[in-house]
Amino acid sequence: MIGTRVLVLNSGSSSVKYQLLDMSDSSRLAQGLVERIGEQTSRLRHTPLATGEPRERSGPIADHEAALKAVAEELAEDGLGLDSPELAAIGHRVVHGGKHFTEPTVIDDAVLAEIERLIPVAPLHNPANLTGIRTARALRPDLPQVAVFDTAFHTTMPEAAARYAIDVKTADEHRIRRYGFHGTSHAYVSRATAELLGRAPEEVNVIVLHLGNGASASAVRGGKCVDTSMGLTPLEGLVMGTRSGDTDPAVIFHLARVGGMSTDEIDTLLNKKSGLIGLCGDNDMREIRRRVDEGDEQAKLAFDIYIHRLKKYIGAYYAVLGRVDAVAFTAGVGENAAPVRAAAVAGLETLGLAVDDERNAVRSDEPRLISPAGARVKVAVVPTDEELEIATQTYALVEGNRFAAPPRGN
Ligand SMILES: Nc1ncnc2c1ncn2[C@@H]1O[C@H](COP(=O)(O)OP(=O)(O)O)[C@@H](O)[C@H]1O
Ligand SMILES: CC(=O)OP(=O)(O)O
Ligand SMILES: [Mg+2]
Repeated sequence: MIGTRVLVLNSGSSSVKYQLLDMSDSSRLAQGLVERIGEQTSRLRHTPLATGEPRERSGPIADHEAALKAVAEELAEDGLGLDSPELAAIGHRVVHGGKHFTEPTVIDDAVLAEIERLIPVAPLHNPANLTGIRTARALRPDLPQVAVFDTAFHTTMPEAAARYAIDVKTADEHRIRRYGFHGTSHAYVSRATAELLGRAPEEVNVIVLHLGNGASASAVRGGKCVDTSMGLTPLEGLVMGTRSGDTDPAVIFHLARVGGMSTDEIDTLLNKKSGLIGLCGDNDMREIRRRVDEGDEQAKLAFDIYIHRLKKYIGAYYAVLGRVDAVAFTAGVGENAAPVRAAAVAGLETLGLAVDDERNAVRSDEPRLISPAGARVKVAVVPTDEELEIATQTYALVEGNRFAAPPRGN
């Protein structure tokens, strides 16, 4: 008998988010987060869903290996240990899969080498993803480990959307093109939006706005991505918590030539010290809204720049799709910040887009419509669930492999 449990790991540079799911009914058994790995003040917060009572550990956790061992101990305490025969696979979020990986993939040494080769185009994300995979493999070498790529959903983008208008030879030599990220979320949310509308994904055109700390928009036609706002790296597109999103690339030459900054300094500036935090000193939308409500001008300007960019992308993807059935807001900001949703579609009534204030004010974890009754284009809040999507794809792959015919020649 093979188990039905899947452990999902989302390994960041200094954190690991995890969930253990039972895929016989897609239920969650446990979830948690290890933060500030490598510091003296690391923290593990673990919640077994049977009790719903979170447990916390604090004190130094040196590296990802120690973090995963601590997670394994917490799970074991709930009778959900990683040595259990119930565990069928471990699913890993991998941010950059390049052009090569269009599907979830069972990890072997060749797959690891390819993820490693992509580090130069995902320096903030892929190294941490790799560490998570290596650690999990060492812990359970017998278990299938599956990589689910942020980029995979976007590989259907037509060349016209995926290519930059730069010299083709140079671009090809350095694999410069638009890959897009948050694909697991865009896939899940576009499907869930079709479901909310009571229609098949193949019939529906959706603009998905994934607004977390990182943020991206996508245009999804009949279930397939045709454009997305992130590019070669997760820096392009919307204004984010700490990333600038779109800028004139000449800003970089200017900072180097006139500002005397190194490329590493500029990288840090645009990825970590820009966006909302660079504009007003806060990257949490709750705090920004609180300041706006108190009349803080700097926070108001940051909010306005954020909304202006978002509105531009809604308009752009409306034009890309031609016909839009729904605009779906998701992730931390999209799911929770009613003022962001209202402001993003304000003034777009001629495009058939509007928000009903009463519906928009409702707080809920369920997918819901916030457009007025009978609206031509539906506006929706659709909570994302990247972990469930990763677990679903991971489990489908290992289940499928189990029943697949042996390779020819055997
Ligand atoms: N109630 C809320 N109101 C406004 N913004 C919120 C609320 N709750 C969370 N957020 C925003 O969501 C962000 C985190 O989103 P999330 O999708 O969890 O991001 P990530 O996965 O990138 O860490 C926070 O930085 C905060 O700005
Ligand atoms: C790709 C990306 O931006 O991911 P995150 O939002 O988790 O930083
Ligand atoms: Mg997220």
